[in-house]
Amino acid sequence: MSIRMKMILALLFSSLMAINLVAFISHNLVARRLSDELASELSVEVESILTALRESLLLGSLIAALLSVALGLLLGARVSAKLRRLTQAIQNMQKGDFGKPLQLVSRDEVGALVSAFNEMSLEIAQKRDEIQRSHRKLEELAIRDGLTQLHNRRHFDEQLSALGKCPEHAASVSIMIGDIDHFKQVNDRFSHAVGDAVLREVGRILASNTRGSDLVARYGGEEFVIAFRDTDIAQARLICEKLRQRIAEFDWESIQPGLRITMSMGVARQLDEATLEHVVRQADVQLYRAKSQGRNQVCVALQAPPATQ
Ligand SMILES: Nc1nc2c(ncn2[C@@H]2O[C@H](COP(=O)(O)OP(=O)(O)OP(=O)(O)O)[C@@H](O)[C@H]2O)c(=O)[nH]1
Repeated sequence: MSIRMKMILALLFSSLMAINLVAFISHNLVARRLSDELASELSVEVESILTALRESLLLGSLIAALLSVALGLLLGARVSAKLRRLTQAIQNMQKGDFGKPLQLVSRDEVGALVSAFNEMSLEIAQKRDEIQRSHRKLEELAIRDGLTQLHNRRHFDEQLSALGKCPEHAASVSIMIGDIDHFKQVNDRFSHAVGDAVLREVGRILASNTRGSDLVARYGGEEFVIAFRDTDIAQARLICEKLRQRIAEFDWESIQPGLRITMSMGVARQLDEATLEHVVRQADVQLYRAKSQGRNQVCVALQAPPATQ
């Protein structure tokens, strides 16, 4: 039943009570006047009928009053209980608790309000999920290099500075910077598209031959960088030798007949109180040493045992 119908019902009872009350008062006045003026002529029988009429009107008024109050209280309590639950659900939604339908069956306007609220809450939850998904996607795009899908330099630098804030972790990090040899010639001799395919493949080789805990990133054009966690310089040299070989031995002809790719690498690790940014610069110095010594080789900044091949 709609709230309007319930209100009409309550008003009907109230009017019934009012009519009864008016009838009771009128009857009382008339009866008093009659008994005053015709006291001697009124028979006992008529007087008792008048008294019974007066009592029944009084009783009717009382019953109608009680019913009106009871009905008003009942309807009010039921509607306000439903509205309280709806208000609570709206407050929960304000705190971010979306998408949970309010289980409240009501055939009146409150029911219509609840189903509109449930639809709205579900829609907001879906929109929020969509926004969160695109937000995550944007965050991922912001830290990735579009060509190789490796992390980009900005993300690498941020991660490195975070690592540097924890001295015992920073002390066990080794860093490698690698640069593809004569890459300009690849672009010039074959095409930019072949150059891009080479960059993608080199990125894949580096990522698939390192641990998930290592930070692998494209540092610039044809430059790549890796921060090896929990790795001393000797281990880093061994890993880089393996990476260098994997690149040199890859079947580049499958990309372009006549294509050959090698990479020079410089490796360094933290010494004394040096920052990790300083270690990157040290690795870069070693990279240029590798280039100047003939390319396709790994040079390290510290005395370290030669790689066993
Ligand atoms: N295809 C392609 N080429 C790029 C990209 N970024 C940088 N390059 C090219 O990489 C080349 C780098 O050339 P150089 O810095 O001269 O180095 P190099 O030819 O590799 O010579 P060395 O490092 O001395 O062995 C330039 O020709 C850049 O245009 C890229 O995203 N795609």
